[in-house]
Amino acid sequence: MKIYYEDSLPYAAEFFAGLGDSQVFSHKDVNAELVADADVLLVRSTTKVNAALLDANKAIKYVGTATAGTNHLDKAYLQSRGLAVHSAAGCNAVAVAEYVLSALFVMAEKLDWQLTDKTVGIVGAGHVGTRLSEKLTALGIQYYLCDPPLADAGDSRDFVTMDTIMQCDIISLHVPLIEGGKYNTEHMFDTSRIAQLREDQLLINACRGEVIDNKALLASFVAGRKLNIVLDVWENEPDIDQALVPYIALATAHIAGHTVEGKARGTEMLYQQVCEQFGFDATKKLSDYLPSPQPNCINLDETLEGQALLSALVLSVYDIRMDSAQFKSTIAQPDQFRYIRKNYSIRREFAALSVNTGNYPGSEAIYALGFNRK
Ligand SMILES: NC(=O)c1ccc[n+]([C@@H]2O[C@H](COP(=O)([O-])OP(=O)(O)OC[C@H]3O[C@@H](n4cnc5c(N)ncnc54)[C@H](O)[C@@H]3O)[C@@H](O)[C@H]2O)c1
Ligand SMILES: O=C(O)[C@H](O)[C@H](O)COP(=O)(O)O
Repeated sequence: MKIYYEDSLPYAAEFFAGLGDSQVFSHKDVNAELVADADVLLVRSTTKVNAALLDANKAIKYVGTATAGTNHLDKAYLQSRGLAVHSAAGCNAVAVAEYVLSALFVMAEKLDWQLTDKTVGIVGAGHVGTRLSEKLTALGIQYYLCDPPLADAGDSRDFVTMDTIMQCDIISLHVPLIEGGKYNTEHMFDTSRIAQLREDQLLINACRGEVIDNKALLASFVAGRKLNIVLDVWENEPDIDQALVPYIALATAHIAGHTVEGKARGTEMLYQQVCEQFGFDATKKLSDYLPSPQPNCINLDETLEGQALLSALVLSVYDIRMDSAQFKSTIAQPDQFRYIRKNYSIRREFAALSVNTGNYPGSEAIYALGFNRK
């Protein structure tokens, strides 16, 4: 069996060794000829899988993406070839939720906000939206969920409409890119919705760039509006509209899901799927490969309290300002968007770390955020 995998899948060599002949490729070089004899094709979001890539391949039996989003896979084409859409649903949900927390604490400092007085509107209550809601509960921050597909499917949680979401102080987007139809998300934030945003609100997009009309957003800034926007994802990546970047409060290069665990979990999920499809025992586990974080224990800064203490803790693990500063200072250089993503010094998730809470009375909130007890 020939297994071809993109070089951005961590631990793919280790997981797939012994299942067949493995060959690694870069998304820059991949073409129909290169993967013409692949039985198994494993990608991340930078490789488009469609007729142009696979028409010449008569052997293909499994295509999988080690990501949550699947909009780079031509689903109708895969179906026409009798292939299922395999993804790593939920692999990086915790990573994105922790990215959003970092953004919330940084923006709260900038805007002088007490987060427990604010409301968060979560659009898309799937893997990411749910993980985020759990972390907000741990912090005592009120949130609302909007997810019409889940509401229609009978999910028992309480859901609100987009009109209610638009009244929240903070709006965080966690929907897939859906182009058209009843649940369309493309340009969900179009000119009209962007016009409804108030300057005392915060909008975060860490799902797909096309969910916000970037041209309309830029026009709104150019017209003088002072909106608070955090963007991890952009229309037309990697060739994004650079004119928009200076207006964005925190700007990053589609790295919200790039924790060590989030990326590696994606590879592990595809390994499990391939083993199941081809009748192998899935004996390998992510824990066999993950390095121990250094240091792996954090001492709380007990000179602080309340939001300041939690903010210092979260930012000590991941401070989005560092990524934003690097992005803003280098994005004008050619190929920089790709470069940042490829060379990202990926971070750890809270669950990889222990916290010594000492005599801090709010220790349960810290463990509920995902940290381990010391
Ligand atoms: N920036 C990153 O690094 C990163 C990482 C992970 C995921 N993502 C993106 O975020 C998206 C969400 O990730 P996930 O793992 O939570 O996916 P998911 O499929 O678990 O959840 C998406 C949710 O959005 C809901 N939804 C669909 N259309 C909607 C609409 N019109 N209005 C409101 N809700 C709607 C779905 O019903 C679903 O519950 C992914 O599809 C991916 O594109 C980005
Ligand atoms: O959909 C996802 O899972 C994320 O957007 C993911 O982080 C994309 O990462 P990439 O494959 O581009 O490294």
